[in-house]
Amino acid sequence: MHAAMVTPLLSLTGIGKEFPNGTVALRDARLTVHPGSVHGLVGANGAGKSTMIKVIAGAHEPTSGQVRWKGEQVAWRTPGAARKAGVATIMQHVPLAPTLTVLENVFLGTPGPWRLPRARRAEFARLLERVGYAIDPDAEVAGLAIGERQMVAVLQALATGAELVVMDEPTASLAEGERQVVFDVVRRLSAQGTAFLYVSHFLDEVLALTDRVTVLRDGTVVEEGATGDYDEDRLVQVIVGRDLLEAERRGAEPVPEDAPVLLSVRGLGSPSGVRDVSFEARAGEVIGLAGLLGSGRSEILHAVYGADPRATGEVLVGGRQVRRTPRAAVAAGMALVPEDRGAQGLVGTFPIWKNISLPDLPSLSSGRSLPREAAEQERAERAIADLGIVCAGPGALPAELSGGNAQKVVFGKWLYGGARVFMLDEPTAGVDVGAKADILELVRRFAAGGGAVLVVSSEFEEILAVATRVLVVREGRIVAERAATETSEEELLMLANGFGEGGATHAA
Ligand SMILES: Nc1ncnc2c1ncn2[C@@H]1O[C@H](COP(=O)(O)OP(=O)(O)OP(=O)(O)O)[C@@H](O)[C@H]1O
Repeated sequence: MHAAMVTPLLSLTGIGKEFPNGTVALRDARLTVHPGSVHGLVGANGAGKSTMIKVIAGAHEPTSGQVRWKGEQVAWRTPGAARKAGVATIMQHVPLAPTLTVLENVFLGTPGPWRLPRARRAEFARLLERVGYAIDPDAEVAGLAIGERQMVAVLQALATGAELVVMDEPTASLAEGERQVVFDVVRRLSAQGTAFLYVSHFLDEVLALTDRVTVLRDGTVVEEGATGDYDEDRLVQVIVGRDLLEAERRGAEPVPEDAPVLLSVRGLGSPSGVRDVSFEARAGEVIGLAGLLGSGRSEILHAVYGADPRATGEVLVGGRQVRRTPRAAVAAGMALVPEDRGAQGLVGTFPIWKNISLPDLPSLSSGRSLPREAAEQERAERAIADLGIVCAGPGALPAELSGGNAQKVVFGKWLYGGARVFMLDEPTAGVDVGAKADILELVRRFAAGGGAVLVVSSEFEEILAVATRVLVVREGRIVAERAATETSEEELLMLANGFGEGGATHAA
């Protein structure tokens, strides 16, 4: 298709967006999406991706610039207006009605003949055929896996007649198999003429899936081009504005045998799916827990931390037994950064500096007096610099931060406390490539300073880049152990899938 000769489906020109607090999130930004194309939108945390999506979806009114839909200038003031025109936006946390069935959700808010049960079912079957996916129309949405919810959202978008589907990090919480489903559906529907705007920090996905890509940096488009002209290194460089150092990717050597044991876990078990887990972590070690989604990785962290009241077994820090409550764990020097940082993360009414010092007020206070604000401010400034948090300053509120930057604040909350054993669940989910390198470097520094770290990550590449030792988790058990320098992504994937060493040569 000669893109230049076809009227774009959507075009944004000269778009500016200034928030009431003075933050300029977009300046002179542009975007052109053609019918049936898959367009990637990438950029570092805080670059303006969500803001651009919200302008397209009618949720934010731009301060300047023009939005054209099929060549006509439009000014969507509400998400409803954008939806009616043919734009469906699928956000990370899919807002479906949990107590309704799949079928009811798909036709929620779609006027037309689908009110009649038979017509509805026929239309549903037709939609399933279009996407090439099977799901029970009568299943209650509350019981669905995240990947299935995504599919319901896609079906919903199609039912409303969407011509452009905007997907914000659709694969962020998905297992590998579910990711493939998303890819297949995007490919299939784009071949049928539906256009996609695909926002993701997973650059391999963007490279594999999109036809064109737009790179935002600091609110402006720094590049736009055919995806085929990019490889991962070049894309990283354009996004971050620098080359990532080779050192940011290397694996770490094992720690000496005689390094002191900081954490001992003995016979840990739980009805949540942890089965007879025992291991030790020495000072300086970064232990990666590699496993597929649902393998029990996060459950192990929670049980170690005392957050799982049903867990049995022993946990010792520095040779002393720790009572099985989070409070005792924190007092013993453990910190857990959970995966679900959105929910457990930040106090909305507190500025960044207050949020960061929250878990650690005792050490920042002199005796029992009030927290020393100067020390807290200083710590926040250090966190902002170390983690590259894009914000107006330590006084900014969580709501004024982009998603990835809010995550970095949560990370900073725990990092600057007095913890010796640091447990991280998916520490770089949702953060951009540059920040990812920064976070991994902080993990290494923490270990080099004599701490021990447990890291859960779905990205085995990331585990290999940061860990000294890898424990492979499957069905709640540790099924294999490897020095990080002596294994590979392929081997870990095989082990995690239940193929023993030297066993089958094909992965499931
Ligand atoms: N409601 C708001 N008020 C003030 N500033 C905001 C608001 N929403 C976003 N911002 C700021 O606008 C800028 C762009 O944020 P945006 O959420 O668009 O980034 P993003 O590229 O989506 O980042 P991420 O990858 O972290 O989700 C950031 O500096 C952010 O702090």
